[in-house]
Amino acid sequence: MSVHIRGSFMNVNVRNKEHTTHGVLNNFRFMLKEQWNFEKKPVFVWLIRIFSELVVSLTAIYFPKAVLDSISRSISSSEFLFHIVILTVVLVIFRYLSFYSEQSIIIGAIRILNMRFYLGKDWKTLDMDYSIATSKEGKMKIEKGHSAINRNVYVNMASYYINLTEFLKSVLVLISFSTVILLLDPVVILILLITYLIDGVISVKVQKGKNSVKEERASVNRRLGYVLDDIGNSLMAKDIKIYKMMNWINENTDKYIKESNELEKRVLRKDTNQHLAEALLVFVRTGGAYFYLLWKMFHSNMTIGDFTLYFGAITGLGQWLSQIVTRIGNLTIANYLVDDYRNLIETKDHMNREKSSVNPNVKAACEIKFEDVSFQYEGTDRPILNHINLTIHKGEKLALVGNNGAGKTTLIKLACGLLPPKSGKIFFNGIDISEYNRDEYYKMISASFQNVCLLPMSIAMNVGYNNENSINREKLHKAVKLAGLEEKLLSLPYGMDTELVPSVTEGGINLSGGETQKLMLARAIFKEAPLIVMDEPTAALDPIAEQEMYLKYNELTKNRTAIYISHRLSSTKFCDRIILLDHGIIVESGTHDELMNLSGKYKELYDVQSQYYKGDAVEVEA
Ligand SMILES: Nc1ncnc2c1ncn2[C@@H]1O[C@H](COP(=O)(O)OP(=O)(O)OP(=O)(O)O)[C@@H](O)[C@H]1O
Repeated sequence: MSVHIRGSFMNVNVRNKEHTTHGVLNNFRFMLKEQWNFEKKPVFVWLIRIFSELVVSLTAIYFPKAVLDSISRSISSSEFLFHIVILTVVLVIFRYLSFYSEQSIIIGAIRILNMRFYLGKDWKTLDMDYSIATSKEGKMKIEKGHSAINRNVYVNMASYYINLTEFLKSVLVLISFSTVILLLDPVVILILLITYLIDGVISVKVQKGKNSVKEERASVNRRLGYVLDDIGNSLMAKDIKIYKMMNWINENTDKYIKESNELEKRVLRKDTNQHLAEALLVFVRTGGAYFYLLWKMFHSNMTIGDFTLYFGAITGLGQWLSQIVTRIGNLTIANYLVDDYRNLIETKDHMNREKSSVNPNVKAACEIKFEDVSFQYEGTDRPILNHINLTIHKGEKLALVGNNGAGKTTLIKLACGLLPPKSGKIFFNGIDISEYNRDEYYKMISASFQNVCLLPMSIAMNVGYNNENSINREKLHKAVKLAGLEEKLLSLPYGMDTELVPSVTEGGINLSGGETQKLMLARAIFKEAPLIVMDEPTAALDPIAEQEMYLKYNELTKNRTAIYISHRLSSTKFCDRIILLDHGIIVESGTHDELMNLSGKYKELYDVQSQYYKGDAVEVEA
């Protein structure tokens, strides 16, 4: 497996805004539907929470008034005690219900987060078109979608549910407290409402400002994450030690941490200004309301019980309004996170995902035709493939050769339907591949790429990619044997059922580089698809294993069309035709003998390689 240190981070364009807002109501509908489809019970728990908090809050401000009124009316001690007990029981029951429902909502949110949003994000990242997932826009969406769910439950996308319930609860309590105060005087309500409205506007503005920093944050986090997480993995540890890459890592870590700190400081400045404005408003608001209440007590016939009730309502109203302001702020953040998540999971694929009238033929060998195909990677200034015209006939074994970076892997990615051509068309059995349903098209492809993907399951499952019981064992043995892995399996106590990836599986084993490559080959053989594509399948094999593979090549590609990439030109002899790519152009095409007789670039490359085998290698200066 080749792992590259990506040195081009500095060029990341952070101004690339791919953010779509769905609107508050639209997101509300989305989140409600997600919750409802997943589990209905929490929605009723929200209602319990809202109602019980309303009862608790009203009882709490009514309690002192009831006590004071009872004293001033000189009621009997048994009646007094009865009132107190009733109120206390109501308080205890509803406080318990409120606490229970709050915990359920938090746990529910965590479950939703883990089981639905998290998996949804992972699934989408793997399912979306390869060309989108590897594009700049796609990577930005994935990073932001990841951040939306990957943080603490109180500040991630699932916090939407907690904040929504708390917001609705606060609004309801606020309405009842307002009614109490309205009975006293509408002026008090007006003072409180105006100041809190200003507060709310400031809070939303601050959250919007913070959200605008997110694009830059995602970009820095992606780079920082790469340095801190990806490089920290054991696969890279060997290269890092041997090539003294620590300096590069340290320098870049410092740089990204500094960038990250600058962004956090900007966010902090916005927060500080918001808190300052809030403090001033609190002073104006509470001072004004209390002054008015005192004035009223001395100039009207307000009882001490009423005074306590209004006093409690005003204090409570302030708290609930402040709760609403906080929840609006939090909901604004959560709403942006819902947008980020939806922008990811609602990404539309470019390839055909609809049911197609074109049926794949997964049995017979296929013909692939490139008609004037050009391709260029996003962000690069030169075409990687340039007006390719090529027909690979049914059952033909084609070798693709050329220098590093010539465009060989890119060409097979296009043939596999992983990348779309920039211009021109590719036909599979005479049908434009864009007309196939994408996943149906993949059924016709077997591939072994340079980067491998092993899953923590048995060798049989890794080869057969299916439920273990339904894998055809006979077919499996044949594939494993053809790939040259039989001997290794015989040496393992559990043979095919040996688990891989020991870091995750109990008693799992590691395969060597060459064995892993054989496993990938076995997987490609097992699939028996009409087109088999192999990107340097012998690069990690020892000479004997390589020789064996060449001898078996015709058998393992029997009844299929095959494309084979190799730098070892001797290996291309057994192919029907060789294509030599140079800077994205087909410069030579023919059998090994034809190309040797042509005395062109192929012969030049072949001669250079064969010198070492013949023993007349160029002399090396001492
Ligand atoms: N995702 C990408 N974005 C931008 N450029 C890319 C990307 N992938 C590959 N390239 C560039 O495209 C060119 C062709 O790459 P490709 O992998 O097709 O070459 P290759 O012929 O298979 O090379 P090799 O023999 O080294 O495997 C290279 O110059 C490479 O830098």
